[in-house]
Amino acid sequence: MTADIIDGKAFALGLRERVGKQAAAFTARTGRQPGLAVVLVGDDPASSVYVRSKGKATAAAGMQGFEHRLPAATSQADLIALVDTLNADPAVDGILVQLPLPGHIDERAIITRIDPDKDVDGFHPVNAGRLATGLDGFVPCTPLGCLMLLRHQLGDLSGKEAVVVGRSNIVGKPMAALLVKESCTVTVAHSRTHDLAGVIHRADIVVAAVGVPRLVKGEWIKPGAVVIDVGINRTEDGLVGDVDFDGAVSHTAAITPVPGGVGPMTIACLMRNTLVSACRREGVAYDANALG
Ligand SMILES: NC(=O)C1=CN([C@@H]2O[C@H](COP(=O)(O)OP(=O)(O)OC[C@H]3O[C@@H](n4cnc5c(N)ncnc54)[C@H](OP(=O)(O)O)[C@@H]3O)[C@@H](O)[C@H]2O)C=CC1
Ligand SMILES: Nc1nc(=O)c2c([nH]1)NC[C@@H]1CN(c3ccc(C(=O)N[C@@H](CCC(=O)O)C(=O)O)cc3)C=[N+]21
Repeated sequence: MTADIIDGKAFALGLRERVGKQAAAFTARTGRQPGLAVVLVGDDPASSVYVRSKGKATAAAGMQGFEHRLPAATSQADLIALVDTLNADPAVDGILVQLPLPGHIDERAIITRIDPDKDVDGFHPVNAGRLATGLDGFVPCTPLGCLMLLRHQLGDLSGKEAVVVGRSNIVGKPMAALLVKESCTVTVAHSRTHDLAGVIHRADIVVAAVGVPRLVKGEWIKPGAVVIDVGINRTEDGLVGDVDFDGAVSHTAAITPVPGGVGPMTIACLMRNTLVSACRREGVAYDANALG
């Protein structure tokens, strides 16, 4: 079997272009650009790289970026004060506080402080609740990007057996919620799962979001399955995913590479959510079909 290598980078570029067109229309209509504030506390090098690529994508899409880099020793009270300022700033449509935060800051206290209607990461419990109950809100960018790639590859997902490995609030759980919404039969596996190989072998769709390099082996995968690898692991042999790509590729119908798969989709979906936020806040219509 020769697998399709799903080109997330190309798909993401296309999405960013469509977002850019609608951002230009928004600017013509309202006299201001959609605005995204990104907050980085500390100087973790990986986080710095992401923040820089978010800044570039924001400018390229014709949106205004507000970057706030704070020292690692910033107090929780000061970070909350910044979030309050951004919540109140009419030029800011989206707020992203880069995670992880330094250990002395309670992430939940920060995430819950962000105005849910500016929470373009979709991490606020109000948005998690909206997703779980079928209301409009913001869907976390990484699972949203994974869903777009799956629909592009497979079309209708209804009735498919999907296994999500990982149950974090930012990837695994919202991914499972989205797949339930698509009428998949969904299993969520995690570190306490017995017989992960057996569980994965049932799946038509595997989404791996674990953070363990090459955990998912090729022979665990049902021939013809579609595999989405969310993992970003820095190892001695460079950036690798949570799936053993070389072992898996001959078992799958299609698979995302790392890098060049899900990562670029995360950034494109952040641009998408920021545009949608700006349109909702200004009561401007947008073409949702062009943003999926
Ligand atoms: N491409 C992108 O844009 C993004 C990539 N990532 C990457 O995705 C990966 C996951 O991220 P995130 O969800 O934040 O990670 P977390 O560490 O928050 O969650 C990892 C999940 O994997 C489970 N897990 C850990 N070890 C095993 C194991 N041996 N077998 C089965 N399940 C296991 C954990 O189980 P338990 O709950 O029991 O502890 C947990 O639910 C990371 O590599 C991260 O870098 C993350 C965000 C965006
Ligand atoms: N509030 C918040 N929101 C996030 O969305 C968020 C976060 N915090 N913290 C960290 C994770 C991780 N994340 C990635 C984004 C892009 C790539 C990406 O573009 N990756 C490239 C490779 C980049 C590289 O070489 O490192 C690729 O996979 O091709 C990866 C990972 C967003 N996250």
